[in-house]
Amino acid sequence: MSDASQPSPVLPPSIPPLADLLRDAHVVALPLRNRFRGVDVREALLVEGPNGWTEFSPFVEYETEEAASWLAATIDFGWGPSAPVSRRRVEVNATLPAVPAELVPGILARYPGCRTVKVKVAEPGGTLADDVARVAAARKYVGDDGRVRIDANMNWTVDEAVDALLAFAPYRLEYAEQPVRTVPELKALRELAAPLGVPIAADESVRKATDPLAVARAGAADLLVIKAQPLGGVTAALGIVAEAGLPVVVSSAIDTSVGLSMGAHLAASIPSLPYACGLGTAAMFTSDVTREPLLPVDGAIDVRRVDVDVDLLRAAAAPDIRRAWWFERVRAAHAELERRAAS
Ligand SMILES: O=C(O)CCC(=O)C1=CC=C[C@@H](O)[C@@H]1C(=O)O
Ligand SMILES: [Mg+2]
Repeated sequence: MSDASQPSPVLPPSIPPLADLLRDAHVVALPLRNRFRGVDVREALLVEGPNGWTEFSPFVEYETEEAASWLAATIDFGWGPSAPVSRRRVEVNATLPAVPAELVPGILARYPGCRTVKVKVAEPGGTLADDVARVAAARKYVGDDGRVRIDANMNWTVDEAVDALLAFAPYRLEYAEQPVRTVPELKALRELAAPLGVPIAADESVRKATDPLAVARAGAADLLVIKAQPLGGVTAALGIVAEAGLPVVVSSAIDTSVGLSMGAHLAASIPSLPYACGLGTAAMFTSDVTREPLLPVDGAIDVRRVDVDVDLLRAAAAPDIRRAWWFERVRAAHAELERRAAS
């Protein structure tokens, strides 16, 4: 962990004119097979830059300051320098929404060859008993040699997290992702839960923080979840990985296959990947924007650019009112990037 100075706000090497970002942009709405993080339909703006297709898809509730970092990623992947890749395939985990245990085998069957399952837990309205049943079903599906991790998306207190990790002990968790909300709580839990031997992963404490390295500097996590769009793109994310000095897992932002290609290129540019990556999420959609979606095959996805299909784009097109909303969102995020560049 190097002594990083205060991070500068995310900014791509250069900002193309707004017209280049909007001229041939498409806004799609892809239905999810199962509700995930309160989302049933995932909207995304797709545009082709000189490097190929790229994606802008901050979650709809995110404000302009946060969305601007996602647009920096869009620009970096579509217009910026390409990082050297050291692998052509990336091992991925299956992603299990907060579903009843009886649905687990059917959902995991959509991730052929995946030996790791990430289980969503601590869903508002759910119970720890529901979570234990879901984790048990995942462990049963992957067998003793498989790996099971959980993601609580900050929804426990430290005491609730200790109780939950004790309840999951029979299922031998690979790690627990963002079990609690703040960096001090992560640090407290990491110390309290050390005897349980469950590594603590930071996700929101990285991607939603002013300083994505603060959690590493605080010694509050054993590993970091790294997401391409939220962290400002492949180039910016590689800088965070280089400074963090911790193991990392590259994960998706529930992107279309275009955004997953960005994540795959990020993962392929990181020398060591000790964990399966959360990039199997094309399997969460009922349709995609390419005839060759980055679906998991033999437990991995390809590291390749994705060409969209005009018929699939047309079939997935969002309503005009949503297209206008996304275009305005690009305008606002583009203005924020230009403000950052001028300051
Ligand atoms: O990591 C994975 O298996 C898939 C990606 C994933 O779980 C998430 C993507 C985007 C937002 C969140 O809902 C969730 C996460 O918190 O990691
Ligand atoms: Mg997470």
